[in-house]
Amino acid sequence: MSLRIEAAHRAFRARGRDDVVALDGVDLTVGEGELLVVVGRSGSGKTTLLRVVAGLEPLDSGRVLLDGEDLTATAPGARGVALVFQEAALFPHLRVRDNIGIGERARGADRKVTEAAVVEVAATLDVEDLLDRTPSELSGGERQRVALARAMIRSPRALLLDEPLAAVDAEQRGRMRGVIRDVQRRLGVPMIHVTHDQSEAMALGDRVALMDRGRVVQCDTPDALYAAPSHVAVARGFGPLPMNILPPERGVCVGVRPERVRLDPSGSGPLCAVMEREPAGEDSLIHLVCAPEGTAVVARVPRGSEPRPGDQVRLSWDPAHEHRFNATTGERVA
Ligand SMILES: Nc1ncnc2c1ncn2[C@@H]1O[C@H](COP(=O)(O)OP(=O)(O)OP(=O)(O)O)[C@@H](O)[C@H]1O
Repeated sequence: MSLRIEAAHRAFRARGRDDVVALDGVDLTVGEGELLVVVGRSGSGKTTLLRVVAGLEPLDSGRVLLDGEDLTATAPGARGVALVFQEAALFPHLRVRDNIGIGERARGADRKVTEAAVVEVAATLDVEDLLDRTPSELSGGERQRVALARAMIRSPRALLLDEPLAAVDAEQRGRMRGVIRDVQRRLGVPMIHVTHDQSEAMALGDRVALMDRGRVVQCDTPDALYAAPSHVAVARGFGPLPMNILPPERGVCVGVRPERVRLDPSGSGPLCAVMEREPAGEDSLIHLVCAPEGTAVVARVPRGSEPRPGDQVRLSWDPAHEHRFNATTGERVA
C-alpha cells in the first residue's frame, strides 16, 4: 500500500491581501511501511499537507492516491487515514479505554470485541495500566500513546502525525520515538510525521522531505540531506544546527557547517569578531560576526579551546567540507 500526493495545490484566499499558497505543486510518494518525516519553517505548508491527505482540507488541484485509489473526492471518514495531532485531542470526560474504543463503538462494533481490541492495542502502546484513568490524570507522553492507540485500533491505511511529541518532555521523547517505530513496524502502512525537532527527523525518518513556501525542496534519506543539501533552504533548515552561509563571491555562496569551522587568531580567512559563547555540553557554540558584511556565523568548538567575546579571529575550513550554492537560485552547484 503506498500513498501518493500528486501536483497538490492549495491556496487560501484572503480579502484585501494576496492569496497564501500553502501547497504549490507538491509531489510525494510514501511507500508501504515507510515513515516520511516532513520538516520546514513555520508556515511552509506541513500541516496543510497532512490535512489534505486526511481530507480535512480540499485541494484546488492535484490528487491524493492510496494504493492506486483516488481519494481526492472521498470524505475524511471514508479514507481510512488516521491523523494524530500535537495536542492529543482526547475526550476529557471519558476514561482511556473509552477514548481508545470510541471510534469502534461509533462504527457499531460489538462491546466485547471492542474491549478485547482496546486491551490488545493498549498493551502494544504500554498504556494497559492506564485504561481506567481520565486524560487529566495522564502525562503528555501518556496522552500521546493513548492518541496513537486510538489511531491504531482503526487499522488505518495511512497514519499521519502532526508534531506528536512537541508537548512531551525530552526524557519521554526518546522513549516515544521507540513507540512510533514500533507502531510503524506493526501497522506497515505509509506514515507521514511532521516535526520541528531536527534530531527526531534524523532519528525517525526513512526519508525526510524539507518544505519551503509550499514546495518540497528535497526529499531523500536523512544522511543524503545532511551530506549534500540540494538547496540553501535545506542547508539552513535541516541538521542539528543551520549551516553557515557566507556572502556571495562571483555568484556563489559557500556553506560550512558549524562543526567544520575552525577559528584561528591568524590566517587568511574572513575576519570575525566573537560575540558570545553558548554552552553545548562537551562543546561550545561561538557566535561570530564577520567583517565587512556583518554576516552571522556559528562555530562549534571543543570546550576549553574557545576564544573570548570581543576577540578577533579568522575563519578557516577544509575545502572538502564546503558546500557551494548559486547565490541567485539557491541551488547546489558542483
Ligand atoms: N485556514 C487557513 N486560512 C488562511 N490561511 C491559512 C489557513 N491554514 C493555513 N494557512 C496559511 O497557509 C500557510 C501554510 O500553513 P501550514 O499550517 O500548513 O504551515 P506549517 O508548515 O504547518 O506551519 P507550522 O510549522 O507553524 O505549523 C501559512 O502561511 C498559513 O498562514
